[in-house]
Amino acid sequence: MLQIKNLEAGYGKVQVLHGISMEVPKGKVVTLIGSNGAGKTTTMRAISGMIKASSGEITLSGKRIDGLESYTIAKLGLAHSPEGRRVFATMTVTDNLILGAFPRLTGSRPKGDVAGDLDRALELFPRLKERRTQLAGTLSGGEQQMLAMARAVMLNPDIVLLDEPSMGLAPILVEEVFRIIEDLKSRGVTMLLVEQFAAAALKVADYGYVLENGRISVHGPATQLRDDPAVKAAYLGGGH
Ligand SMILES: Nc1ncnc2c1ncn2[C@@H]1O[C@H](COP(=O)(O)OP(=O)(O)OP(=O)(O)O)[C@@H](O)[C@H]1O
Repeated sequence: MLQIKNLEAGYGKVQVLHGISMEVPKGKVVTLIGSNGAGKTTTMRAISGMIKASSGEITLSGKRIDGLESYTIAKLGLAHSPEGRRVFATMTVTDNLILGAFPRLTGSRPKGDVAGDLDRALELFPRLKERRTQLAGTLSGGEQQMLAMARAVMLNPDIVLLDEPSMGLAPILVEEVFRIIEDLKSRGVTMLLVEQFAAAALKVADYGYVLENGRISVHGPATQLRDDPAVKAAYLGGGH
């Protein structure tokens, strides 16, 4: 579904990604593992068009998307849930979710059924359903993050990029986020997941890629990476 070939990208003169290649097959969950600054977020940004690749090729369902605007890439069915909590504090949970369906109202996605999208999102995120009339700014930090994730999946995207959905969450919410990822997976949503909890990510994922200093050092089926001594030592130790 998503294919990346020899991707190079960075910021100004600083090159962060030095020719990475990876694949996210339809209906599968792929996780990208790496230490701080390895280039995981940069990879997500390049895929979603937030930054331009300086070289290489990215294709989504056979169509080349590198060089396209984020807006056009989103129209092609790719949703990006970036790092951090991006919610509208003075709007309710429901209204924040409806904003996720905005492309239907502007015509950049097929019209569809916004009420249906909302119901589905609330079913998927029971914690948000209970708080649907609450102002987003009054949610806990973790709940706000969940709301940002829920908004990203509002329009039933073909593929979702999830960048550290559990960042800064209390353990109970981390578990909830992973349950939601499992749930999305069982509904056939293709996902590329970046997570600090590499062991948990490798449990939900089908495949994994390890990124070191902007290069893929190891990749393979998630079960294989979980047993890889080097991966274990570097990323799966110490209570993760
Ligand atoms: N907007 C930016 N301008 C300049 N340099 C940046 C920018 N964003 C990130 N970088 C640099 O690019 C490198 C890779 O950053 P990136 O955020 O992709 O890493 P990461 O693997 O996601 O790390 P983390 O796990 O800490 O989030 C880092 O050295 C970072 O300082």
